[in-house]
Amino acid sequence: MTARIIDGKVIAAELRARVAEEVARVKREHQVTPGLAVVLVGNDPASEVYVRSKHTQTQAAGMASFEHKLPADVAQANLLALIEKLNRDPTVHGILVQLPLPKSLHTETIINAIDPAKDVDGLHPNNAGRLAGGFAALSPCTPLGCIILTKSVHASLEGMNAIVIGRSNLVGRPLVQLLLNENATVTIAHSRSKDLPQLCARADLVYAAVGKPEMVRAGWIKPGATVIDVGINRLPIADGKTRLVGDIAFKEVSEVAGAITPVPGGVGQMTVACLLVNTLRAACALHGLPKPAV
Ligand SMILES: Nc1nc(=O)c2c([nH]1)NC[C@@H]1CN(c3ccc(C(=O)N[C@@H](CCC(=O)O)C(=O)O)cc3)C=[N+]21
Repeated sequence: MTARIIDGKVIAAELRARVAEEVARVKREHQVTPGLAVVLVGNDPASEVYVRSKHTQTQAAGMASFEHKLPADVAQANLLALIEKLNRDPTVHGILVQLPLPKSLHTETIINAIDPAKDVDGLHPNNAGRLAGGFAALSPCTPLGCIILTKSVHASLEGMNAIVIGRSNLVGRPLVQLLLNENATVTIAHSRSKDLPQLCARADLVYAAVGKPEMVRAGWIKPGATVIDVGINRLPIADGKTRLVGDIAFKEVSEVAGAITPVPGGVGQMTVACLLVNTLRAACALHGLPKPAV
């Protein structure tokens, strides 16, 4: 069998187009322009690429984009002061602080300072707790993207066996909660799990979010399963260049799986599109408008 390729580029473009329509409507009917502020500390080249693409796509959707670049040695008090300013700024509806932060900064303190109503990353404990409790919340973008990609294959996830490999705050844990909300049966696996290949073999839905290049092998996968690759690993190739690979051994797994996401062109594309969705939702909520259609 050869797996169907789940095209994140196409699905993300469709989602962005729907966001752009809703942004145009909210501007026209309510004179509100959703605005996203992205804070980048330091100059990690990979982070700069993501921030650039967030900026371009935010503007393309008709939203306001505010970029704040701070030096790697910024004092924590200054970063907190910027977040306070963005919390109070009525033109800003979403705040994203690009992670990871330099070691000199205390990530938890920084995230906790973001107004939960503007926390479009869904990382504030208020949102994480609401999601875990099954209440309405701003949810992290990458997990939201994973669910949308899965639903492009399966209309309903009810009763399906899902395995999430990885338990990070940014991806694994919130993805588990979203899958539970879809009535899937969820196994949470991680670096200390025993018999990972056997755990995977039962799964109809496999999510790999560990950051280990091509860790998940063909022999682990139930024939016909849907496989979603959240990994973004840069492997060095010739003359200082790098190649992007996921956490799934794509070539061999695509011969067993029913459907699979590529890297690049899969989950990464959805992450930025879902950030736009969250910014639109936050803007509507902050202005007391009805929930948008996306
Ligand atoms: N507070 C915070 N929130 C995040 O959501 C967040 C973050 N920090 N730090 C870094 C990670 C990573 N991330 C990606 C976004 C887009 C692509 C993406 O568009 N990837 C393209 C390819 C990009 C390339 O070629 O490098 C693709 O997969 O097709 C990937 C990864 C968001 N993250």
